Amino acid sequence: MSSQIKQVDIAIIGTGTSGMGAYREARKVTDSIALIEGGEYGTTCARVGCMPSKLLIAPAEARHRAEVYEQFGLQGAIPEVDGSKVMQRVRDERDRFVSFVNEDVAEFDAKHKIKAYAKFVDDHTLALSNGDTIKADRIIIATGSRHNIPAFFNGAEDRLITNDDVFEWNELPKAVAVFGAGVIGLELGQALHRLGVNVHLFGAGDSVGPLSDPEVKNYALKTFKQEFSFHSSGEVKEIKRVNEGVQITFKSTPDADITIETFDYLLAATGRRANVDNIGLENTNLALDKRGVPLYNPLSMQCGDSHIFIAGDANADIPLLHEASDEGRLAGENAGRYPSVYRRARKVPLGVVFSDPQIATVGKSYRELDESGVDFAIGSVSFENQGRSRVMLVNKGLMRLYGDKDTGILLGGEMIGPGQEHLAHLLAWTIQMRMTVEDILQLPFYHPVIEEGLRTALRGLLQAMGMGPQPPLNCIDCGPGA
Ligand SMILES: Cc1cc2nc3c(=O)[nH]c(=O)nc-3n(C[C@H](O)[C@H](O)[C@H](O)COP(=O)(O)OP(=O)(O)OC[C@H]3O[C@@H](n4cnc5c(N)ncnc54)[C@H](O)[C@@H]3O)c2cc1C
Ligand SMILES: NC(=O)c1ccc[n+]([C@@H]2O[C@H](COP(=O)([O-])OP(=O)(O)OC[C@H]3O[C@@H](n4cnc5c(N)ncnc54)[C@H](O)[C@@H]3O)[C@@H](O)[C@H]2O)c1
Repeated sequence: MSSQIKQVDIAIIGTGTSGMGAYREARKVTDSIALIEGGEYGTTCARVGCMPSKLLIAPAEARHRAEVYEQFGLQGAIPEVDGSKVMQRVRDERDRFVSFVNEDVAEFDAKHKIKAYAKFVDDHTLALSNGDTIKADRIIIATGSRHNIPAFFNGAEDRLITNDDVFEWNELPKAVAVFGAGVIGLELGQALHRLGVNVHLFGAGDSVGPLSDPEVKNYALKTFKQEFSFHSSGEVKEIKRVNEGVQITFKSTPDADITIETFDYLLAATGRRANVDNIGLENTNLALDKRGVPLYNPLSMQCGDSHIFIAGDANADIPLLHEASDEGRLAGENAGRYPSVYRRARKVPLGVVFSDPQIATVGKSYRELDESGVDFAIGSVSFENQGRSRVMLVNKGLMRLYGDKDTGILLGGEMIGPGQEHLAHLLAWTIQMRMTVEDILQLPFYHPVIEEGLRTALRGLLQAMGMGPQPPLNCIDCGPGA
């Protein structure tokens, strides 16, 4: 068949979370849409991201939990890990989640959907990998991101893998070297370790997840190092494919002796890069930043004052699912109303790492505040003696909250500890409502709950801002171990 040229009001490049959100909004104002997908439908989140990673973490946590039962006085064997069944469930449930996304895509109008990779030829024209051409009044870039793998890892040859490969395993391997102590490395590395895989986690510069608060970061480093081999500031000398797998020659710390270990795989979790380097942006008039990402307004998703919008991981700013979804809808809404574009306030930053203990960041980070010159105070709580946490034997963690000394408003926090996915939401909601620490302390706190630890940090913060008394040492009136 000869190649075709199609004219549409709105073209959306990418049918992941942000592209689908954009489509739903665009669909409200026009029936002239090209929704383009080069890879598989199903979204990164459901296929190889949020969902399969949490499916792997769940059995790992269940097994690990059994190890503390003895401390409760409960005797009995710790369950054996059946790697094949664990991975079967990961894949089955993953497929179920993907099927829900695919059902949604199937509902989209067939005449809008195009299976091909798109590339800009000029500001209004896209060349498709199937030979066709799309001419569009407005265009949304929603192309997501991909793994960023240092060339140094190529020594692992066919044993170099990413998270995409992990979720296809039929069995658990014996040993894996995980590179990158960011979000993916921590989540997958710890889960594999807890499922009986010999894991070594190789970090860089003592960084751990998204943490910037030195005290919380040090607590996290100490905690994870107590559990598994974590070389947070190691030096890797050589990565070599050998008969048995991948041989890694490294120093665990700059002063340590050389160690040589062999692993089945090298799992690269060293960050992701936006899919904007391969879509012909050089053929457009868009101004790019030094990473090659178009300059855009994060309140409208508009690139400059052009008819092009960018959403989700593609803009490399906040590569998280809920942000991709919000950004996609905003880009779709504004592409629909262009040239009259609206700005929308963004939600308070919120990030959760599903490690154990969980790590969370909310609002302004320690680094941002430190560099901004804002006069801020810090309140903290250790979860080691927190009542409910001790009862449940989950008493590990440290939370640090930041407040504005002039206004008493809660600004943000960084934390590691039990149930932080929930505490972080409470904090994000109160920050978004611009509540003062004093007002938050008027809200109800039950007893005995982990939220009482949050209250201790808030009380300390109120005092540190010079706006409240020294919190009582053991606060017996508010419940023992609060
Ligand atoms: C292992 C892992 C775990 C994660 N866990 C979490 C989590 O727990 N919580 C959380 O909030 N976030 C998590 N994330 C991040 C989250 O998955 C992403 O932020 C989100 O999926 C991004 O959505 P998106 O729409 O920008 O991109 P995607 O869903 O990747 O969609 C982009 C689409 O564009 C297509 N495409 C690319 N280039 C072209 C082209 N030229 N032409 C046509 N189509 C193209 C791609 O094939 C893809 O389908 C995780 C990510 C990973 C990798
Ligand atoms: N729970 C969640 O919300 C969740 C889970 C997984 C992924 N994600 C998203 O996916 C994105 C990508 O995750 P990621 O973990 O790949 O990236 P990341 O940016 O979180 O971490 C990458 C880490 O790799 C380290 N690194 C880089 N080069 C290295 C090298 N040569 N050797 C050792 N370490 C090296 C960096 O210092 C950094 O700590 C995250 O930013 C996050 O937005 C979110």
